[in-house]
Amino acid sequence: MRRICRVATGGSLPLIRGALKESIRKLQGNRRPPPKTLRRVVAAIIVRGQAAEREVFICQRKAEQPMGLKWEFPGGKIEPGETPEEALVRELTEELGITATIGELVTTVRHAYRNGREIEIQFFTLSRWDGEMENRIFEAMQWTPLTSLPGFDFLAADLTLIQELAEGKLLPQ
Ligand SMILES: Nc1nc2c([nH]c(=O)n2[C@H]2C[C@H](O)[C@@H](COP(=O)(O)OP(=O)(O)OP(=O)(O)O)O2)c(=O)[nH]1
Repeated sequence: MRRICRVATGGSLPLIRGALKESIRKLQGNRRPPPKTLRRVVAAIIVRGQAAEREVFICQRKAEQPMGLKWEFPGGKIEPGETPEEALVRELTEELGITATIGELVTTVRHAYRNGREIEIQFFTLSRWDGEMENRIFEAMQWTPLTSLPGFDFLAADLTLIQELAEGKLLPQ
């Protein structure tokens, strides 16, 4: 009896404790989703025309992209060290070949996609832009009346926004 105790305390107990801790760590790791950082995104609501004639510029993602063929507003992720405005100017040059002057912040939207990714999107108007819009990365792009926005299959994070825009909210008249 004495011998068994000595073996258990002196030799195998620390080993057993270590194995137990490792198993618990693994179990906890399986239960908790890995932490994902918030993605910060900027996008442009580019409008032209007045009142009932007013149109907005929208873009369709390529089929092979994540969330392919969904419609969105041009823009993208903010890179480290960039202000939102700087990021939007860069994205609009990369995507459309224009040089934009950023206007007002229209709204900020937070959304958790089903893959666990959470994004925060800041939507800005443009006060002007130089250059002709040129399709550099999209499946399609077009001007559409604000009232027609709900007829397009938009990214889930944009759905409240497009409803409000279609109802004539958010943008100054
Ligand atoms: N540009 C833009 N992105 C949007 C909108 N709504 C929305 O949920 N997003 C999401 C889609 C993307 O996950 C992210 C934009 O980043 P991105 O344009 O660099 O995305 P991406 O598909 O190239 O992503 P990745 O391959 O770099 O991971 O924000 C929107 O209206 N415009």
